[in-house]
Amino acid sequence: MPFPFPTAIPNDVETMSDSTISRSNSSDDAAPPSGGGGDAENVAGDGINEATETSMTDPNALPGVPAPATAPDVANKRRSGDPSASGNSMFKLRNLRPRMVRWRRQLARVNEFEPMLQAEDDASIRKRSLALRYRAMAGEKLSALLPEGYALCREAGRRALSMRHYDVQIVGGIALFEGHIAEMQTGEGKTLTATLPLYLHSLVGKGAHLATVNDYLARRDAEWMTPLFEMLGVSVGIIQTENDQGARRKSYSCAVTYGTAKEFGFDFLRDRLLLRAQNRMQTEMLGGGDGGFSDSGDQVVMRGMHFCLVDEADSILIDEARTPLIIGSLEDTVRDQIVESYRWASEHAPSFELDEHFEIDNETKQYELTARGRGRVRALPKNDLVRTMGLVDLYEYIERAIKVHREFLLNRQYVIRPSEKDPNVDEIVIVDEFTGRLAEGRKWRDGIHQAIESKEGLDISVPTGQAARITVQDLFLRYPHLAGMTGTAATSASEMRRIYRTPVVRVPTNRPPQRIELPPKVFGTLESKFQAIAEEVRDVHATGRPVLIGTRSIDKSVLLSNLLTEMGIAHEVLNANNVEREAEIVSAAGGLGRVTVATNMAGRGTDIKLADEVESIGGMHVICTELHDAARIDRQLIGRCGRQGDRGSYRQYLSLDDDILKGGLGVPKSQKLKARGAANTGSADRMANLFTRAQRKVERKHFRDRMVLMHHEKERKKMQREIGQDPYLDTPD
Ligand SMILES: Nc1ncnc2c1ncn2[C@@H]1O[C@H](COP(=O)(O)OP(=O)(O)OP(=O)(O)O)[C@@H](O)[C@H]1O
Repeated sequence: MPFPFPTAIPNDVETMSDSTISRSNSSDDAAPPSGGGGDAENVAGDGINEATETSMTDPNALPGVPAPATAPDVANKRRSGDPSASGNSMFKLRNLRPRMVRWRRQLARVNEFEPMLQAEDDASIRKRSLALRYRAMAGEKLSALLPEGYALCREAGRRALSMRHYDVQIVGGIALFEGHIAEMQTGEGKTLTATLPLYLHSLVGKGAHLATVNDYLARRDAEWMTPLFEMLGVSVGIIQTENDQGARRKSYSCAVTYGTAKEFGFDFLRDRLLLRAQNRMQTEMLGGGDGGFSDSGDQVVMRGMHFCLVDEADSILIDEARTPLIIGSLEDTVRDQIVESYRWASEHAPSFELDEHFEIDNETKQYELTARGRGRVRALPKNDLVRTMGLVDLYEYIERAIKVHREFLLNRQYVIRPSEKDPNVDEIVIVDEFTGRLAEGRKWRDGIHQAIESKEGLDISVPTGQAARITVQDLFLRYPHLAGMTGTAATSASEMRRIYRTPVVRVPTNRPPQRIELPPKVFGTLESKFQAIAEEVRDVHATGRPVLIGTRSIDKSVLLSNLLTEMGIAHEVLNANNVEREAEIVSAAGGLGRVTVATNMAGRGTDIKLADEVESIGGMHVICTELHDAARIDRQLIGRCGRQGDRGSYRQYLSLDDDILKGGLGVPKSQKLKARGAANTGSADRMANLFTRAQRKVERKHFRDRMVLMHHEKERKKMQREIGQDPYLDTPD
């Protein structure tokens, strides 16, 4: 079994077989498929499409000189569920899905429009688009308008951007229109595909939103696609964090609006707070004057939530869904007392000893003071402000401070950066451990964030109470039409379906991928692993092929960078500390002889274009230095090579002291393995499966945590509705 992916993907993922849809870019040979679906191939519940990755089994294969990519053998195909390998037409018929047949027919109809549209001038394309809008506004069903709408969008793309939607992109667009999460390999053109459902849904005049992960991507994608929309007479708005209410309102009034999930959430909450305030005012002023608002600033910015297409759906709908979006209320009067208590606790926490003063519950990870520990708290010197705090509270302050000192590390879970609001003030920014990105504007809950600020000697942002809050799940479930795109949804397919009622469908690549998987290597210790990685970088670098190395944390990216410097290998480091240059570094990473060390953030967003001469020498080589808590993050990194049918290779490196073993197998077992690793300097490659098992366990645990959070939120909302409260505004602290 090729490492590190499981051969089985959840039944929830549907795979469109590659041969179903024409892969050609040229309109001439993009012949409409012969309707009817007699040879439609659509396999549900099959293995991961291994045909997309060629696995090399020779462990000594030279990374610098990959074997030429060969067509996958029949056994491989059969294992991957590719029915073309079976040669049995009954097999094909049994697995035929009506949905796929329908999509093929719709694609054929889209294709039928093409010659006609190509012969028309720009003005008639726009006129057709306006006519479609009238029909949609008059109540005609969007599904009936889809063939012409998508054909218009494709034609606009061809004229305005010199990019004609591939057939696979049209089918992806149909899946999105029908509320699916479309899994498209990285580099397959999600940005262009998104224009299809955005355009169609915008026709009804209620707005179509595209939610992405950061301001940069929202702006980049919107600006990139604007010429296409303009050609169709569709306005495009962009929401950026720094926008004031007026600018936001204007952007939301556009037919299509690009922004981040975070801003959509905050705007929803701010609008709701405003509406409530206005309601109150009106009630108070009943019978006394006009009872309304005259200040132009006091208007909601959104005009409802109709359709949202979520880009990088796995990241937004799953990873970010762990922390709710919160707007704070008024300043607390006991602020000084709280600030002092945080400072006092972080000053004294390091003097508390494990087992003697506190214990850690292995199951719940809770820190609890022992009787001696509590005695110590009582005996510690306290100033007047701290003394007025209740003793039970002080125990909690100390427990929290100890936890933070032991578990939260600078440049790992968080970084310190000048605040966006006031560059003279430093602030803590969480590094999302899943994505490696900075989770701007997010805060840890339960005082953890403040305890970290205190530990680092920063200003303490005392929790101000919650004025409004919404979970990511609730936010997106408010849209009557929801769809998503991602490079890696297969592993979270059942979760997506269960929470968001969005089935996942895998869209085939436009050109067959030629990515080579090199066998994984396992080492005893981090040091020996990093040494071997540096040597592999040196060997591949010598061939001129670009190398991208993904690390799990900032400190490890620095460690590796130091090693490479010692070896005299010029390289770039990309981590949350130099996010401003992210796009620049990533886009240059495909150049001849380039070496780039990156935390997993490099797995998304920016296109790595291979220099022309690189393709002929084997494409880019990706080195994964550790398994992440979620397999899809590993896949994202791997997806940086072999894009759009380019050549490329990757290898996974592991060591017996990797964090994934601790998380997946528990502390005692992982410590045993660590000790074994330290004693053994040779290869431990045969233990590779252990790591995949550990990763699956960690994934299951995270899944359970999210389900528990959702359950509690649901219960809370139900209860609040019963007593007439607003679950988004009447939030408990
Ligand atoms: N139909 C098309 N015709 C020509 N070029 C295309 C087409 N579709 C996509 N591309 C090109 O493919 C590249 C990748 O596109 P895009 O950045 O949207 O991919 P992606 O799927 O979002 O990748 P990632 O997951 O890495 O963000 C771009 O350079 C784009 O110009």
